[in-house]
Amino acid sequence: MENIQTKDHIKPRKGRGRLIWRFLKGSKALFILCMTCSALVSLGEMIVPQIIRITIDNIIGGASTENLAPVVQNMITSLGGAEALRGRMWIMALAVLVVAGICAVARYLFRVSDVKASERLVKNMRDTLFGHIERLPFQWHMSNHTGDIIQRCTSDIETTRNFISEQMTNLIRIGILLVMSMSFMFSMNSSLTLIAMAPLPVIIWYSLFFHRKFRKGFEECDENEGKLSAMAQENLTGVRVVRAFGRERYERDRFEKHNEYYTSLWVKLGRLMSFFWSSSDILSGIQIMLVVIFGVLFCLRGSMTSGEYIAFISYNGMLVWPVRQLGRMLSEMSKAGVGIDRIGYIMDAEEEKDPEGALTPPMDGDICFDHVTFAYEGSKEMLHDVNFTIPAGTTLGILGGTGSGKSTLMYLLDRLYPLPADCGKITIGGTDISKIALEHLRGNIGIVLQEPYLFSRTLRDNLGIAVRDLGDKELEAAVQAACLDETIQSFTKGYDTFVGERGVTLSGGQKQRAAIARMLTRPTPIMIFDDSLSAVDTETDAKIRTALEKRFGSATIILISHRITTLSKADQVLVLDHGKVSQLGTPEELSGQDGLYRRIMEIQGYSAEPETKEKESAADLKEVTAE
Ligand SMILES: Nc1ncnc2c1ncn2[C@@H]1O[C@H](COP(=O)(O)OP(=O)(O)OP(=O)(O)O)[C@@H](O)[C@H]1O
Repeated sequence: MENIQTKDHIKPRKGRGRLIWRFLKGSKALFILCMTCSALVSLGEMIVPQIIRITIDNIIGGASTENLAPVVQNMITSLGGAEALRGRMWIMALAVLVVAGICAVARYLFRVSDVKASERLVKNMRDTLFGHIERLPFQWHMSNHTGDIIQRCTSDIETTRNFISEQMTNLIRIGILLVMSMSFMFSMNSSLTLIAMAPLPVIIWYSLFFHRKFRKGFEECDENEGKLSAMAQENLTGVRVVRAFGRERYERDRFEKHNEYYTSLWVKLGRLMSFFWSSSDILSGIQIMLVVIFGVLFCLRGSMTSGEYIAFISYNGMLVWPVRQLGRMLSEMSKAGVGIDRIGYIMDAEEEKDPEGALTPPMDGDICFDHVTFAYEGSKEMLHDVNFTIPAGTTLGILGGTGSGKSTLMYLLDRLYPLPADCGKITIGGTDISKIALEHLRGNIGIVLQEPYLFSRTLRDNLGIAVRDLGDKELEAAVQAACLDETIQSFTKGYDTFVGERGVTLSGGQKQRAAIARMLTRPTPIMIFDDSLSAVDTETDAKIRTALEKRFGSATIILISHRITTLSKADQVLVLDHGKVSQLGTPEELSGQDGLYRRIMEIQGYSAEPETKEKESAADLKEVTAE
């Protein structure tokens, strides 16, 4: 399996905004309310220093109110003038309280709408991503690590949520604080404002410089977190193999090594961030020191009042805070950017689509592989000019060594892998399968894969997965045909037996028969059994085949098997050798020809005589094909 975590995949991508906009569906109004409330809080915070300044300069100090904004002058006049207010100082205290009250309500609404909006956002992200992943081609799933995809669907979504719900609203807040505090500062003392602003470009440049480093660090951390998740997931899935080969220590060491490296990446990033924070503390400390010193000088020279000085210091704090936050915001932005890109990698993958004017023809016609040539992506040619026809309603057996391309043929028939345009064609009833609607195609091809997969649910749930509201009669008929009835009866909980993750509580043969029964609950005109009788004994194998013949006689059946007994009842047998058709004919014809089929017959102690047919030995075909 190829790992998706290459640098190319996490290159900053275009259209991040569009992706976020798409995820914001259903929560935009709430986010707007949230940002409005956040803006209100910032405005309230701006007003308080002005009330204090007016109280000190104009009410207590008796300075003229002429230089105040007309709206403020009118308010003071309507309250009886500055003189009268001096005797009723509680009014100024009440003004501060009212503003604080408005801020409190706005802050409450902000928090509530933020939580609602971000929860909706995350739900939407999860739903969209899961729906999209469900529609991605099989090929995509085969080339990406499950653990890593899960990580993208969990922690990357969380990072994106944090950014949108916290940093985006912060961005609005910071914008308002910056613009308003600078305007108030300019209105009070333009020279001191210029002094206060002088170090800001340095602080901003410094933040941007570190932002790039943080981005790289987060990329590396996320990349390695994905690898670690994939490793853990693979180990949990393959726990039986790990135990069987006594590889626990090796796997633990391998995990610890990776984990240590991953931890060291975070420590390195943490060190870099700590350096950035402490050094930017010094820079902002210098800025504050300049404002304090020059502010005092301006006050002593009489070009600034005490009230203005106090308000100025408050606004300067509001100015420095966002600039200092810039670093944090940028680092969060970097992190979110990486997360969004990693989610974008999934969202960019093209979903399986039907061709324009997709057809839904009858699927009970002849199946024809017409000069099919195929190579997996990045691999050498696997199938070479494969040519054969399966007449409708007949059974084709396929025999071939390991890796000769038997399953690949079936994947192509089910369009799990698309056949490129110039690589021949596969037709069903004369219709090219690339023109058939996918749902129609797959709905009419029942396939039991080589490695049966059962979900960690009850047997009943597993067997009924293909058909909604499956009736008991149909279920039992399928179970009987798959020779699973006795097994189910032997379970104390019968159909309600829980099969554990991937069906671990069942034996290999039981799992195979459960997978066959699951397929038979929805009889289809084409049925494929990809080596799916390998784990059942020859007697059960024969019983299942007889049941298939009886119940589904009109279906076209493809049986991939290494067993001559299984293949001997087929109408024709195709022998595949290193991706090429080496023999094709009835079992009788092939038994009379020199070739792989006869050699396997001999190895398995199988003679053409009916009475000796069941003398099959357990010899493996692999021995022959290894020759
Ligand atoms: N997704 C894939 N990407 C690249 N190569 C693949 C992929 N799947 C299978 N192959 C390769 O294609 C070849 C044919 O595989 P296939 O599964 O069709 O063989 P098979 O005849 O069914 O073998 P077996 O009897 O062991 O199941 C093998 O060499 C295999 O390594």
